[in-house]
Amino acid sequence: MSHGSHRISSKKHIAVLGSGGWGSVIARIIARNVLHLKRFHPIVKMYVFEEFIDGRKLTEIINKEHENRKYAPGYKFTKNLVAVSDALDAAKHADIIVFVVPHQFVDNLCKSLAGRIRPNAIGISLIKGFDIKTGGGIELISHIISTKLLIPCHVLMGANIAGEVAAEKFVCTSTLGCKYKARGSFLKDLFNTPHLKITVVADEDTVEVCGALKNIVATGVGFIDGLEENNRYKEAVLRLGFMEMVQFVDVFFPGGNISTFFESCGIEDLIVTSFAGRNRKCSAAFVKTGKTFKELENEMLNGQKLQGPPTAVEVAYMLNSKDMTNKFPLFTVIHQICTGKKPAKALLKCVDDNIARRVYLPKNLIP
Ligand SMILES: NC(=O)C1=CN([C@@H]2O[C@H](COP(=O)(O)OP(=O)(O)OC[C@H]3O[C@@H](n4cnc5c(N)ncnc54)[C@H](O)[C@@H]3O)[C@@H](O)[C@H]2O)C=CC1
Ligand SMILES: O=C(CO)COP(=O)(O)O
Repeated sequence: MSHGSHRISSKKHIAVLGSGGWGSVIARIIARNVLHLKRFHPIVKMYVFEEFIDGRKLTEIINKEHENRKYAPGYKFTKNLVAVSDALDAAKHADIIVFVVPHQFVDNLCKSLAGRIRPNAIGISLIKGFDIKTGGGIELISHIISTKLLIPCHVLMGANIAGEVAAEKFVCTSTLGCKYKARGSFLKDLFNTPHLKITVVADEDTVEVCGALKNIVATGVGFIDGLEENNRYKEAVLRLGFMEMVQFVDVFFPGGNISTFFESCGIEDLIVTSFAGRNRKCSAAFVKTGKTFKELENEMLNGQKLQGPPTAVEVAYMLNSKDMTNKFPLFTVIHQICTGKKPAKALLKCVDDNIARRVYLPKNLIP
């Protein structure tokens, strides 16, 4: 099998940009799938942010031992997965580019690719978070990718904890947001396995916004855990948080479907992240130890990155600039706690003040 850049007929070349916990697990799935899907090229290139592990390059370890010993230990890749330390090397000949770096690195990644990838490539983003726009707004990561690289970019978000998906002890689902039906079912095959069932919806923006916002709510659930408070508070944070997610999409990303919130990317991802995610774990420790999120990320996550606290900053930036913080009290107080402006107990008061809030009825979402 050649690892070179020459093309085999019209088989689609795949690149996965990112090799953290989720990046490695999803690249492993794709590399396995393309071996039996004839329309895809059998070599999958994965961009690895280069690091040294015991004096050896991570790319070298992955290519020799077929395992990402740092971010997905114990899970072997098939030999058709090739790790490269240069994102452009991975992406320049790709027809389908899977973006799966932590959202804080998207801008730099796009800079390294702009104008140098195939003009008819298709992107698919698994990245949860937003980008801050000058002038008070926020932008979806898939839109940033689309705008900077001049390619369409669809999304895949769902209730997927990387280690659980890799272990294949039970069946998980994930939601592919793709507004083109035929393309959606084409892309679905890359990710679908007997243990990861992909459903496709056309409502791309709602899928992506759900994926980003649930990390803020999960951060709030972690604060309740850290405070060792009654489960009643946790349930209320989940309910109020879910309502703010619906309201946020209704106000800022109108035109989506209310049903999308009941897909894997919505309520299910919110629940799984709030129970089993890194955001929850680190925000509980934030309350218990008094350390900063940066310190906790370094101490607890072995190179993995938190998405909830920076997403809270991005959302607060927009709510502040639009003078709408009072309409999103939960997102607002979680941001204030993350940034040290308020103590964690302020979340309890926020819940008490809003517990009787009536159901938010969307005005701009359709069934
Ligand atoms: N881990 C999970 O269970 C899931 C994660 N996601 C999302 O996937 C995206 C990627 O997350 P993970 O794969 O979990 O990553 P991760 O948080 O496990 O790992 C961090 C990654 O960032 C890389 N990195 C560090 N500094 C960098 C830099 N300056 N430039 C580029 N890369 C750098 C590290 O080498 C590593 O590959 C995130 O948006 C996350 O929310 C989505 C679903 C599940
Ligand atoms: O996005 C995730 C689950 O779908 C992962 O959540 P954490 O980043 O909190 O681990």
